[in-house]
Amino acid sequence: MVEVNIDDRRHNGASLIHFGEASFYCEDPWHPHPPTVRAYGRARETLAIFFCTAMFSHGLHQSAAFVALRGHMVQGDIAAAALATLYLAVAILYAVVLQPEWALITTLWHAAYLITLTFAAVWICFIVYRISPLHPLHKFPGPVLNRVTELPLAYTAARLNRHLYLCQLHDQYGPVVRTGPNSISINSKTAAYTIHKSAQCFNKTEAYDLHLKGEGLFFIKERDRHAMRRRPWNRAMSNEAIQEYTEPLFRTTQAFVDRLARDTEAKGSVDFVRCVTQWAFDTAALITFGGNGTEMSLLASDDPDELADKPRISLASFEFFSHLPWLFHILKHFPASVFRQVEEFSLKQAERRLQAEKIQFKDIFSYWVEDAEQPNLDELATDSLSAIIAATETISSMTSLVFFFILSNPHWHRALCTELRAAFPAHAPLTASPVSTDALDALPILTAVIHEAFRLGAVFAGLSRVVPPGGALIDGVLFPGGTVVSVPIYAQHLSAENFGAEPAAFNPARWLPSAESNSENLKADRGALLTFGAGPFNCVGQRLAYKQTRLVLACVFLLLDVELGDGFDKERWWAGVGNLRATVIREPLEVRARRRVASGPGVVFPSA
Ligand code: HEM
Repeated sequence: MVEVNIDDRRHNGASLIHFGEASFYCEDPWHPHPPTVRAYGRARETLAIFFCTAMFSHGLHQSAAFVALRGHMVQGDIAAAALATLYLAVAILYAVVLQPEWALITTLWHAAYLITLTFAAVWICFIVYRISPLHPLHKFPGPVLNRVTELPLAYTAARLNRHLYLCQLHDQYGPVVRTGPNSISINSKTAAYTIHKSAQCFNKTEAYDLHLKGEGLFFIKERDRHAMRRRPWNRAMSNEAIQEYTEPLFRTTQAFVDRLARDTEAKGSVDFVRCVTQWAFDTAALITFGGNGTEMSLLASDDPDELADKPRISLASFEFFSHLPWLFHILKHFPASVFRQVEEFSLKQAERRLQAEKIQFKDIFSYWVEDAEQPNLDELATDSLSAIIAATETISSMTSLVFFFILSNPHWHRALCTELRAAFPAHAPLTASPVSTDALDALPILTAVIHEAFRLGAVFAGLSRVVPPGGALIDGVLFPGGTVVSVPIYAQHLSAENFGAEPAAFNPARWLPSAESNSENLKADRGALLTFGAGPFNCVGQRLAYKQTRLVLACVFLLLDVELGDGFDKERWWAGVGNLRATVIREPLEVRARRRVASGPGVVFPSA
């Protein structure tokens, strides 16, 4: 073992240090201030040695982390934060507890100086490595800043326009762009197949791992474990299961139609986005927990606690912090964190539902409990959280967008109303029976407007996946293992290759099985539609989402005459639509909804 001695004698502001046989002078960086230096003599040198050793091991750790993770900073950042805290703790302990006579401020100042040096040195290494040809992703084009840091992605995510930023990057750099130190965006339909749908499709990234108490479907990253967990969910979202949800769905939809008409009568117009979010929340809570003592009606109370907006905020913060996951793990524990509030809400509801003796119908929760040998409350709470967030945020934003597109396009508005009113006249109304609701699935214009709005309204950036160890070929190019890859969904939906010469136009005709829709201008490549993701991790609630959207469109247009409010500015509204995984609609969608009196009810709701 090497013996380390510090010679206390001063040599003009420097100290003599013996490392075993070797001796050398340690220059005093604060010279010429010998009085201060003398004030805490040996303490400073000891700290200096501690820091040098720590810096060295920290440097080693960081280098190992970033070589192993190919420049991915997640674990390195956590290690750096932990070490910085440790440095400070030791400095304070030394100065305050062990040697209280030494000046705390000076010691802290020295500590801060050395920490800054450490980080500067480590970061300079990172930056040089990330832009150097040694980096495994060097050959992929992309802005220099993006090669160094995730900040441009985080910044555009915070401004809610990351989907547009990715379109811009692809226009400038081509189909493959390095968007971050370790992330690549690939704008290609065949890449979506390899990454999401093929037999060797990739796992989810670390960003999905929220370290929640219980494991839940959405947060499982590995395909095999995920497949096991998905089974009860698949059963809960089968055709037969959804038929059980039809009656509750009619009930919440009736409350929604009433609310639109009532508010229009009272105030002249109504904010569609606000009401539809409350409807989506009420429906999600009812279908998930069976309505036994757990139901609530935000539509009736107008949601004084703004509960319906919390799933959106949770999802948005989850996404923003996917660029800084370590910070998310700290912030999510704060009581004011919306994520924690939704987590607590789900836990409370899961607990109540588990204790419920009778339920009104076979809800989603029943399938989870059936599947488990011993129900685990934490896992049930996490799946409840996923169900509430997934079925509120997406349905509410997508339904708002469908209505926006229909109401802004008089031709399709008329065509849809005509189709619905012909299919469900007063003498053969829409009812909560399977035959009646299945008839909705067969209406071509209804399906076409939904597909088209889901295409244009899915302003999603991409669903990140990680290349397996050993690397993978995507579109004939080898990507190193550990690289985070994603397909930019909005760019795919606006690609002329997939959707013809006018991909940005709202034209449901492209989805109709008519001769017109076969023209090149009106192309609709179903395989390129990624609104619900794709492959084994795709949206398990897709069937329910279509059912719900068809039903709400049918009920609203059969029972109400709806139009946009006076002075509604379509361009401004559309410009206010942003995305941070959750779709954020910044402007109200003011509509006037009046009850139709002309031809009697085209819908008969179940009696209460
Ligand atoms: C229009 C409405 C909807 C859209 C656009 C949508 C979209 C998506 C997308 C893109 C994913 C994949 C996310 C990822 O890989 O990171 C997903 C997953 C999921 N969605 Fe939906 N969703 C909708 C409605 C619903 C509904 C009604 C439910 C019902 C509970 C639901 C439950 C889920 C769940 C549990 C997952 C995770 C699936 C898994 O990991 O296996 N979604 N959704």
